[in-house]
Amino acid sequence: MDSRTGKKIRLGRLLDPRTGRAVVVAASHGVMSGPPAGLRTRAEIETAFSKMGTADGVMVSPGMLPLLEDFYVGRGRPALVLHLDWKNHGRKIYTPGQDGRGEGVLAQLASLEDVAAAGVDAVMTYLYIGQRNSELERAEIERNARIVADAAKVGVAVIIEPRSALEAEGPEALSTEVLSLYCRISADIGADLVKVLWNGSVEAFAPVAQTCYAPILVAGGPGGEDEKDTLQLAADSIEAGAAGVMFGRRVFRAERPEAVLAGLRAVTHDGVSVDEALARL
Ligand SMILES: O=C(CO)COP(=O)(O)O
Repeated sequence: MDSRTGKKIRLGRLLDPRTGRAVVVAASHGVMSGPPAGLRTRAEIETAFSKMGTADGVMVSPGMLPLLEDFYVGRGRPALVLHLDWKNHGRKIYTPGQDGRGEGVLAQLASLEDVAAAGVDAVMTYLYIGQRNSELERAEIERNARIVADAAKVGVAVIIEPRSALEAEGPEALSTEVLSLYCRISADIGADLVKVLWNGSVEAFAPVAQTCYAPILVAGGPGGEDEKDTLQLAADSIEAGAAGVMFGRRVFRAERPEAVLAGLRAVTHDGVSVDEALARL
């Protein structure tokens, strides 16, 4: 027996084997930013999750898992994705001589052995790079490489989300060149999937997807009010070569989360146009 079998089975629960694509919902925002609108209370969490059953995967924090075990149980239920790390939430920009808050100081919240025992299919970890403090950058590369190695031993898939520590300094943090570099580093460290921010257009994103041999999931960002906008982002992501989306606020803050998920599935898995998907809703 081999842990590669475990990883293959778990990845197959996340990326639909028919299409190689996935619609994943992220619902773990609280661990970094406090109670998020739409998931503030236990009741809100339960209501939100009652509408997410058609996602290919749903991401939670370790503490949410005991509340939501039953959500993941049963045939055809969403894959269990665990947000593996906490990140400090402070100043966005490192100031030389200060402590680098906001620049990528992260803590791993669980061992991979415990993660596997809890039934997790994939973990998501951030990879903060681009720091002026190269020791922080080295720590992040080593941390992610260790997570990849630990996850391989227990057959759990790894999603790495590379983030620029210098995001707050300007738009170049999302340039095609920077995102291509970061996504490729993530794949080369050994990510099974790479999750990344959208950089604005199919033209700007396509080279990122082309040069990252690990499948890419595009993150959503703020939003949720405009269903068409959410479906268009998914359609553009697929057109640019992504393997799917990992949207949070755009789903759990939507007025009709189930309809939005149905639309995302149609666009992502079935290649349906945005207008057609909207008409079907
Ligand atoms: O995965 C995510 C956060 O970890 C994506 O969430 P948003 O779509 O709300 O940005």
